[in-house]
Amino acid sequence: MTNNGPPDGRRTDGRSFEVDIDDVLDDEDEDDGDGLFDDLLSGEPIFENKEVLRPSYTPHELPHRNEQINNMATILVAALRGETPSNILIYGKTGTGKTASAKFVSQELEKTSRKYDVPCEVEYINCEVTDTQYRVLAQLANKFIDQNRAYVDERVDELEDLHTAARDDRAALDDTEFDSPREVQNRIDSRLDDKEDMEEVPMTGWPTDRVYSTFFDAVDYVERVAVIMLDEIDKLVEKSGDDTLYNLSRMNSELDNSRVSIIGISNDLKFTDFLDPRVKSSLGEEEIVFPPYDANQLRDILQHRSDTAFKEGALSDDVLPLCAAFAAQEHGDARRALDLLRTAGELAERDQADTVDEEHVRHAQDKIELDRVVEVVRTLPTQSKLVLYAIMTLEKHGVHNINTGEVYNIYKRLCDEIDADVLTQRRVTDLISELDMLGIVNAVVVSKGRYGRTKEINLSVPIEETETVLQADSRLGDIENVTPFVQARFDGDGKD
Ligand SMILES: Nc1ncnc2c1ncn2[C@@H]1O[C@H](COP(=O)(O)OP(=O)(O)OP(=O)(O)O)[C@@H](O)[C@H]1O
Repeated sequence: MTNNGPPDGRRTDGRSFEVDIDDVLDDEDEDDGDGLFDDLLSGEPIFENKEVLRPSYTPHELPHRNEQINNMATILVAALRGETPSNILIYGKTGTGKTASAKFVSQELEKTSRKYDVPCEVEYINCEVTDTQYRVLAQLANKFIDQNRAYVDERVDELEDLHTAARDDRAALDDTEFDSPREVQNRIDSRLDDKEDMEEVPMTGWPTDRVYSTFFDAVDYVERVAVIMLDEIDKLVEKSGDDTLYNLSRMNSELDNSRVSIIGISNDLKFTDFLDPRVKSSLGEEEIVFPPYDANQLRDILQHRSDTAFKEGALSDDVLPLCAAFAAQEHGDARRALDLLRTAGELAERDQADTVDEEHVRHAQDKIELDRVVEVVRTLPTQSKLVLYAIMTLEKHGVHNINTGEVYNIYKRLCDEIDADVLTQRRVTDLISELDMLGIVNAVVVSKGRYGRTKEINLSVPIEETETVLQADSRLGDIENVTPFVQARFDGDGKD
């Protein structure tokens, strides 16, 4: 249709993209094909539409989640009948499709509510980002205030039409609640006054009571069922207790026009142990569990997505089964499986290969694992970083099967170097166990016969990357050369 139009930049059609760029280069009289990007553009593209593999993409189909989706729909259909749906708690490990399924059901719910003109809205909040009572209530209040303003505008438009019609002919008011154009005008004025009073909640500064009452009034301004979806609800409880949930769950007894129902999503099965029993029973009226996917299910999910994500014939036969098998080994995480497939495709593209094959998947698995480690190490607290620095330094000097005393000695020297507090050896032992749990070191207890038992510690991640990440920390970057004191302890043992 738009042959002459500018390239839209989307990679849904690699060919037309390529042609457009060539045109541009020709126009500018460039050399034939040895610019920086020419090589990269010349290969057959692997991807048809890579966006489909990104976490932000919402799939239209969610294989192997029919049961959970139907359960949710059966509970939420009450909203379309004008009743209050039960609150729902959704549990399951990360990447099991909880958010994707809940969002899919909400979209369908809103779509149907528009079709039958039943007022029902779903508000989504990610509690990892919005993690205090103030922020949750403020965000909700402002969303409802926006909707109320739009509602007032629509009503005022309708009333103004009626007002004009009634001034020409009184009969226009026959089937309405108004007896005169004056009454219509009064109603218009009162709606506009309401709109004037709808003050948005600032992101800080108000007393919580005021935020709550503003939210309450905003929800109750029109008749509707409001479904509030709190994703990562455990983070909210962890950070700021259960007050928000307590307030939300008892609202219905006080609301006049509207009804509120809550969907909580969590990957921590135990978080309800910390809730007030009243909140716990109200929130958990219905519980839906999302089990991990097995390798076959992951393969189906990948198959669905890869059909639109990749060019035909770009995947060799063993790619999908291998991605599925790797992700199933983790804990049946679809996000991990999709990441793996996307990264494998990107690596193939970088190699300018015609197809993605097994080797790219294995490479991608290593790369993702390394990225994870780098991220975990980067976000460790300083004391853990110092302990890890000590272990890494010893390994770097050829010391393996390190014991806690050795780590502690180097750790103390490092603390001196950067003026950090020195923790007790017992605390350092705990930090080593935490590093072990994170998979960064491997610490095994070995028996030394009559000398008792000791821990043997080894680094389980590559030294070079670990060192780079640790040194990128501004405090640890100050550590000068630690070789002399390592060598003093292990004389002759640790020459590089
Ligand atoms: N059955 C499925 N079919 C297609 N894609 C899926 C399916 N299940 C999960 N996904 C995809 O996997 C990724 C992770 O899913 P989602 O965010 O829903 O997981 P989650 O259970 O909410 O995880 P978390 O607890 O970490 O938030 C998303 O990109 C989602 O689209």
